[in-house]
Amino acid sequence: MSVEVSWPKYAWINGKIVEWENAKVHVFVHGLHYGTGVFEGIRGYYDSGYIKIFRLEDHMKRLFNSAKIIHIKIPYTVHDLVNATVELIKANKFTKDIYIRPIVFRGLGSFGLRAQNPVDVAIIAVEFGKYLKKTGIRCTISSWRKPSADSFPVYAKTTGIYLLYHLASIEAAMNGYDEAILLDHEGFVAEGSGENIFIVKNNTLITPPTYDAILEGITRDTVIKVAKEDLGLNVIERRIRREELYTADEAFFTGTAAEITPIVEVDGRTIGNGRIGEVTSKIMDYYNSITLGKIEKYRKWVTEVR
Ligand SMILES: CCC[C@H](NCc1c(COP(=O)(O)O)cnc(C)c1O)C(=O)O
Repeated sequence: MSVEVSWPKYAWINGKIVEWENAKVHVFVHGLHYGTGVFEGIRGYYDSGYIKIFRLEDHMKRLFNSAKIIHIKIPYTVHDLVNATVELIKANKFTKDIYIRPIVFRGLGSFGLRAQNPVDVAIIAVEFGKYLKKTGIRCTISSWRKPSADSFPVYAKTTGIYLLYHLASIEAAMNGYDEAILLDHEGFVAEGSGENIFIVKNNTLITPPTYDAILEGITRDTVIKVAKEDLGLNVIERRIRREELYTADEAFFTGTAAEITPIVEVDGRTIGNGRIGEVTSKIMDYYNSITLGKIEKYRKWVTEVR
């Protein structure tokens, strides 16, 4: 789905907060040509007069892990980037929900494929509402497959792999669907083009395991934890066959942008009764409360920017 954004006043790049229009790099940066970069997607919710960022430190830690996997050493610490994000959000004085995009990529230097050029680091935050319809979406199995974890980095959130998700997402839209679901190289369900996936069967949550070709999602982690500890739900991490999607009682995506998005149809098969299921609805409500810091035990996940 296309996403409308309005640009803010400031961005952060290589250690400085700069005017939005000055947050630029040269067209010859290595990362633009070869996908040699990593990034994160983080949400900030505008509530009670200030922004509440959800699991900021966890996202930044994943950014550093992603960078390490592709030989990039980020010239800052996790806390440098956490603090830079807070300062950037303060400077922009947001009064709506936002989406924060830290990105790290090989910059200007040699254009040789193996060149380990100096690294550029930027943090962008823009106003951002809902990503997918919360009333339930129609999905289709993509003709594109997730690469096996031994043929391409799948744990690292690299810029380069998002060409695959770009193609899968366009293909779904061209065929009249809201989102794509990708299978892995063996035909098991992997994830959406920008989300992890769960099905509900007899009040049990089932989701692909992290040792398979999926991004280890932070929203996925949140849902598994609260489902077990707070909502009294069983959670099984195992492979899901394609047909199980069709016969699931409920299904939903999880992701920073997607949050908890109900899936009501897959390849023309109605999921459950075609409406948001009871378990999905309970998880949506609870997730919303957690992100706003309203559940005491999870307030540690919320960074308030006052
Ligand atoms: C364009 C990328 C958008 C990005 N997608 C996040 C994402 C997820 C969910 O991970 P998390 O719960 O940690 O967000 C799973 N799988 C993929 C391929 C993703 O791109 C997001 O910000 O939601």
